[in-house]
Amino acid sequence: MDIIFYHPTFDTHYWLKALSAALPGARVREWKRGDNQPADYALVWHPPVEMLQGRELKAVFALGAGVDSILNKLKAHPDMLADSIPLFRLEDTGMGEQMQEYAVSQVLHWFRRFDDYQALKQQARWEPLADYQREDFTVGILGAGVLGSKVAEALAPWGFPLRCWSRTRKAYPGVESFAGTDELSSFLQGTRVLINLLPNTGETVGIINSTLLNQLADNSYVMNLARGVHLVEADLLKALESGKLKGAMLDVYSKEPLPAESPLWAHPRVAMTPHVAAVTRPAEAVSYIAHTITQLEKGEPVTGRVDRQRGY
Ligand SMILES: NC(=O)C1=CN([C@@H]2O[C@H](COP(=O)(O)OP(=O)(O)OC[C@H]3O[C@@H](n4cnc5c(N)ncnc54)[C@H](O)[C@@H]3O)[C@@H](O)[C@H]2O)C=CC1
Ligand SMILES: O=C(O)C(=O)CO
Repeated sequence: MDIIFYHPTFDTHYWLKALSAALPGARVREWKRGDNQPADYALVWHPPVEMLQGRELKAVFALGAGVDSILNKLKAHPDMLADSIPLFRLEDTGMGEQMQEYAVSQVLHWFRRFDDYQALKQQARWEPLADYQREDFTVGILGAGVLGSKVAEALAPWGFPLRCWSRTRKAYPGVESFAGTDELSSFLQGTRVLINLLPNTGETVGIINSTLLNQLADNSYVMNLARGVHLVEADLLKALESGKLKGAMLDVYSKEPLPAESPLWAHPRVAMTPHVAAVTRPAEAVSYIAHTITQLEKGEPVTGRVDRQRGY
């Protein structure tokens, strides 16, 4: 079996060695321009079109959870990957735990009013504030898939009212489930902390806009952990100015790296990280991909296949 690998920033040497160890007998090579030799599987992130074009592969694996960049490239170059070639993505592989750490720590940060105390500290003011109550701190998760469900699971023991919104109804313990466009407004009403973990698709681009934000509880908070295109940044700034929103924690942006002139940088109530909420953990990802390839070779059922029509 031949496997080609391409990632613009990962430690390719590590991946080739780890994949070879996990799949004894497989010949794993780094794909370089001009390499037209046959391959069975391709492991990619932001692949050049020529890497995949015209190849008869058994499957392609995205080296992350989101496949928006590959699917967008496919729209521009429909012949990059034949419809018959399955595309897989990473399911969790350690990203769930990272999202849990990120979301829980930030919800607690807001709930314990550390943002307010930080602002008071800067004015050298000693001023105990009224506690927030859990019942006024409903956390709503947009997108209740692999990562959204992990975040809900980690928040559950903290006792905040929890709800999620997804395409189909979920039955997660202790989480109120809302499904489909018809139930989005009910999901938003009363939500105090909104956490976004949707995939980037034609239906979700720009979903966090003024119309959505104005339906949240007053003094609410937004955490965008999914993709920058979900959030209309100008609308977020308006909601912060109007007082509808108290704060935002952003990991992803409409343009990355975020340009120096973005007003988000200097906003006192916007906290930011540079698209690091959950990164691909190489060891977990290698073992997940090796397992999936082994199952595919045996003709056994696998998970993680992307529905190209649906867009995730
Ligand atoms: N900031 C970061 O570091 C990272 C961000 N991500 C982002 O997180 C996203 C989510 O990842 P997973 O949980 O693994 O995806 P997933 O496919 O398991 O879950 C997606 C969820 O969104 C829901 N959904 C999709 N379209 C919808 C629609 N139109 N209306 C209502 N619900 C809809 C689905 O029903 C599902 O519950 C990825 O697509 C990626 O963009 C992933 C990893 C790291
Ligand atoms: O896996 C993904 O989709 C990511 O965004 C990684 O940072």
